[in-house]
Amino acid sequence: MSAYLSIENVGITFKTDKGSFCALDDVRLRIEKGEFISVIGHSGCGKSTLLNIVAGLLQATEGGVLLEGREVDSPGPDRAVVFQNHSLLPWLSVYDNVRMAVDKVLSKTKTKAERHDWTMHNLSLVRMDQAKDKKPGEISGGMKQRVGIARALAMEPKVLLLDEPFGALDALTRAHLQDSLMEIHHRLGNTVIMITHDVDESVLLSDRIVMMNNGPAATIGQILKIDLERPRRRVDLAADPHYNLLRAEVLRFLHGHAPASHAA
Ligand SMILES: Nc1ncnc2c1ncn2[C@@H]1O[C@H](COP(=O)(O)OP(=O)(O)OP(=O)(O)O)[C@@H](O)[C@H]1O
Repeated sequence: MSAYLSIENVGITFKTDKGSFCALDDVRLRIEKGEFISVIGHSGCGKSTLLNIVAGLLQATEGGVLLEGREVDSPGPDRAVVFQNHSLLPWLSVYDNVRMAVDKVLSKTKTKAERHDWTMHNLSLVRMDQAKDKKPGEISGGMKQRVGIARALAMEPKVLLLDEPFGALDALTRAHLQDSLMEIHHRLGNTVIMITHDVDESVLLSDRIVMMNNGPAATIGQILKIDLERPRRRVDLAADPHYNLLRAEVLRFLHGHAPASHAA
């Protein structure tokens, strides 16, 4: 049976000044519609490379990616990406940053008034409707990430690709945004692939955690199913023995795959 999103035997070799470098080898993953997948692994193991292949920003040299049975070979609005360093246009307001994406993707299917309402709806999903007239320079890092997420959601992507979306934020803002993302995922049932370095974040948010071996020729080392009931509340989970068991499993994997310089 074919999966909603299928990463089929993906490998990629980069040409560098020192010769060719195989970053990923034989990565296989089948993702169901509505699944929340986290990808975790040590720095340089190929997480962003994998996400960029799914986004269509990089071309695999082996295998490929299928979304609803169709091969992904270029970027498209069906796969929206949110990067760690919010990529808002500084000269546009919060509203216009989202509206521009809405106009680009939905101008044929929604009227002008509907596109306005849709822009406002997505800004309110991330609680940024009140700040709609501000410029990116006038809002905090966490607020910029919210707008980036609103912009991605507003494109109604089939798959939301998040590359360490909260990596640059302080712990409190990060926790707020994780809660917002969980709530949005619960309400909309998006299919999500999120790269993270944060073990707690991966266990809290995911249906499955994909743990990557170190490169070169990195591949998936282990996949952990997170069978914790939803909705999940971080305060309850902190004392939940099963949560702590899952968390320990991820930590064990990462410790067992620590690069030589990190192994104490
Ligand atoms: N365009 C490129 N040319 C050559 N090598 C590359 C290229 N892009 C990535 N690499 C190499 O591929 C490997 C994987 O890089 P990637 O950025 O995907 O890792 P990552 O797991 O996302 O790292 P981090 O967690 O630090 O962001 C690294 O060794 C990197 O140096």
